[in-house]
Amino acid sequence: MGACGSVMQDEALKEQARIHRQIEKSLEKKKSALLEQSVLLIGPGESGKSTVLKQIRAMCGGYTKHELEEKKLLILRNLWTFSDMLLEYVIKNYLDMNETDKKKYKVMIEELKFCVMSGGHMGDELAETVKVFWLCAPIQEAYEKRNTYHLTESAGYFFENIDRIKMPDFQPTNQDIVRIRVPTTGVVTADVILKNIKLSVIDCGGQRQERRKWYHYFDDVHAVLFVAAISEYDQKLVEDESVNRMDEALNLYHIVFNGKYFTKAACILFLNKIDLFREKVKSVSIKKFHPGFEGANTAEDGAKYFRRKFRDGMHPDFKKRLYCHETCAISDQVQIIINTVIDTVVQENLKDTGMI
Ligand SMILES: Nc1nc2c(ncn2[C@@H]2O[C@H](COP(=O)(O)OP(=O)(O)OP(=O)(O)O)[C@@H](O)[C@H]2O)c(=O)[nH]1
Ligand SMILES: [Mg+2]
Repeated sequence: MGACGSVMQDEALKEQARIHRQIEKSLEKKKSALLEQSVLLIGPGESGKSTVLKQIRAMCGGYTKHELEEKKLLILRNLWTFSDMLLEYVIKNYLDMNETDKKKYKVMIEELKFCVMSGGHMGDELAETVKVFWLCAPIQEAYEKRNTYHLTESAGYFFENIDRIKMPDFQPTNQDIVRIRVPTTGVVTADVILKNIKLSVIDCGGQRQERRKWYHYFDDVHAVLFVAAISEYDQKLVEDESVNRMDEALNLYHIVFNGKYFTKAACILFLNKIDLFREKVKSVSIKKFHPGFEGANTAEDGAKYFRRKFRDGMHPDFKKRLYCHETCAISDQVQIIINTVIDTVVQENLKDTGMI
């Protein structure tokens, strides 16, 4: 080939490279415009939706100083309400506590309330009383029965950490924050940047009176994450004492995934509180509360059974699109699963738009 031919080939190659760069650039542009993803968190009350959101916040750098101060107060508020619930159970059920102690602990609860109201800290004297209260036999007995009157699992964690919480310079850790219990009312939206994605997480209140607000978000989200607490198979709803929490979760799930809504969104199911489930199956029969269960009373057989129950009643279009994970939302390990979920959501949406 002569000099002229080789110059022409160089030019052609340069042009090809330029076009390639242009395509890459426009693809990148399209992709980054796409990488605004929204995830809707739904499921029954107390299943762990807000805890998942807290883990996402932790993955994005955590909290401001002001937010940490707010969390500190929420921890004190939790200690106040948990103490109140425990003492009320003791009194209502005539557990063995003398009148002097009852009076002393009523004063303690008032002092905790005052701490919350005045934004202060506990101090040594109050903290010591709370410790004695927590360790006394009738309160321990009331804690054992916690599932019967909706005392949240996290109560024990905060009482056991009083020595740290009482300090004036106490800084809540991520583990403290994920244990806080505040029922969500309405809808809380958090916009975060995670893995180069603008993620809008919509956290809905899960109790019955909150659910009508969910519907407004059904059309527009890229993914829906349904959180069900697998450990609650023996518990009753806070809103209706005649309904089993697992039955409520299954009903709700099948209403949501009936084929009408979320026709394009990625569908994810978290069978959450797997840590509590593993402990509970050692002493609480699954069959007693779910007569259809025929397996051994183990975490493995139980989880397989409930996983199938969620899948079985689902509209066929959704079955093949469902991603199911067993999770413990209070463990930082869940952040690995959240990462996988986000990758899945992005992949699904890029596939839908023909980008990959
Ligand atoms: N042990 C354990 N506790 C959990 C887990 N996930 C959440 N929790 C605790 O369960 C309680 C309820 O969690 P939330 O995240 O507030 O529940 P929610 O689904 O947002 O509840 P609503 O806002 O009422 O709908 C909190 O005290 C959490 O610390 C888990 O996997 N294991
Ligand atoms: Mg919530």
